[in-house]
Amino acid sequence: MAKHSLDKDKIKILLLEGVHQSAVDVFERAGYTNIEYHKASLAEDELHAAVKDAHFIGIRSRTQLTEEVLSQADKLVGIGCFCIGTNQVNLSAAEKLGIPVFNAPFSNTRSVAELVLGEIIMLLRGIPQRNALAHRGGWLKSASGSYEARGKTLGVIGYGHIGTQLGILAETLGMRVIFFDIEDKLPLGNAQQVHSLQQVLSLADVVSLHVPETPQTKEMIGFEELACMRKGSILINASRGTVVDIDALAASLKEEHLAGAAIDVFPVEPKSNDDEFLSPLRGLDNVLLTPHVGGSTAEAQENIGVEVAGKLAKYSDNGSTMTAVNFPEVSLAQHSGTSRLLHIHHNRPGILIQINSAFAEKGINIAAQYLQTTSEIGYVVMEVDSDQAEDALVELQAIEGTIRTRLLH
Ligand SMILES: NC(=O)C1=CN([C@@H]2O[C@H](COP(=O)(O)OP(=O)(O)OC[C@H]3O[C@@H](n4cnc5c(N)ncnc54)[C@H](O)[C@@H]3O)[C@@H](O)[C@H]2O)C=CC1
Ligand SMILES: O=C(O)C(=O)COP(=O)(O)O
Repeated sequence: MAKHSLDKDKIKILLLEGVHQSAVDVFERAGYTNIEYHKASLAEDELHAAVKDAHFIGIRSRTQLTEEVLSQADKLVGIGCFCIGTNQVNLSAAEKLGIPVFNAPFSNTRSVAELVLGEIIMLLRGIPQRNALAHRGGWLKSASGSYEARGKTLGVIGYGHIGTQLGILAETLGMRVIFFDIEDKLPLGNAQQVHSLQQVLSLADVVSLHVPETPQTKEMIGFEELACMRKGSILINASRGTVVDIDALAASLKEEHLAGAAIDVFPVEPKSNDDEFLSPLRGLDNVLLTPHVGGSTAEAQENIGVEVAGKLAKYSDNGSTMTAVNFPEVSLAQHSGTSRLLHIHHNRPGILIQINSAFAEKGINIAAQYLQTTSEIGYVVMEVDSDQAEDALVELQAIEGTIRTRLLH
């Protein structure tokens, strides 16, 4: 009978955007050697071609895995976002295709918090404009517009993994921390939750954004919100470029309502380091412009590589989907002495009964069975005797509502 489970060297892993070597090491240690590695993102047509025969794909924030791209990836089994944000992937399209998406929710958070802390100090001192002027031969030795961070108010919008760490670091400088979040959050240190965005904006000397990209956060800082901010205050955005109306920000800076800004993420970012960066903020000396490097440190990238590659290898070896962002989560130990079957199906009543009756009719003994569902899909993992595994797979493939099946020996 045909063997349905793929040998590891046939499993193609496509890694884009220069994910850290640590990811390659993890895959190789787990026995996966068919790795296609790209230092940068791929152009759209190259991406379409490369995903066609990939079983796993690893990306960072730049590569857009749209429904169209995913629909061409016939063999795709799992996606790894080697970063925090997963907004670049059409998560529900991936879910409906039975493809779990994994990310690294913590590994680069400290790096972002540290960068923002440095920017707060630089901007409060008016350093960006003094630095720019000095490069042009100017000399702006003056205390005017220069402040200590001590005693100033930091307003954090989005008090999650990054926002909380930033709050703690800022308190060590003597800043007062207030935050706005749609959820009730445990305030760390002496931070205080404020239940209105406008109130945070009107109270803070520095506002820093740490929300994910969602329909609700799209341009959550526009003309009106900027007008609410205190004259002479500072805006920092290292979250997503869609969160700030960039033209409104440019206007507010030019009118000298805001004293400065630090922006790491943009509504449109260059596709590669060779493309020109276009922005209405270019040329404004009091704005720190960084090329989406909030999480780009050696430490963060190495840890992310280990974390996400580990999750993908575990899913490939064991079927474990713990911490997947779009998929039923099943935690599974390594199996031995049996074969494991994975069955992903549309979440309809009666699928498990159909599977169990089909197996009973064929005399296939189920040694273990796990089921988890989301509103869209169900994920069943079964263990059967290895000599019955191929027959069991054929039975599973015939179940109505099946999205995909896999057999792990
Ligand atoms: N610049 C860079 O290189 C990096 C950027 N990021 C971005 O930072 C974002 C935040 O990261 P984490 O803190 O780890 O995420 P997180 O998920 O731990 O925290 C996000 C917080 O925002 C809150 N939130 C969601 N919608 C909101 C809304 N409409 N208004 C107010 N609060 C809202 C959530 O309740 C949560 O507390 C990521 O989603 C990612 O887009 C993350 C890492 C690196
Ligand atoms: O972790 C995130 O969400 C980031 O924005 C970092 O993205 P990057 O991996 O640097 O392209």
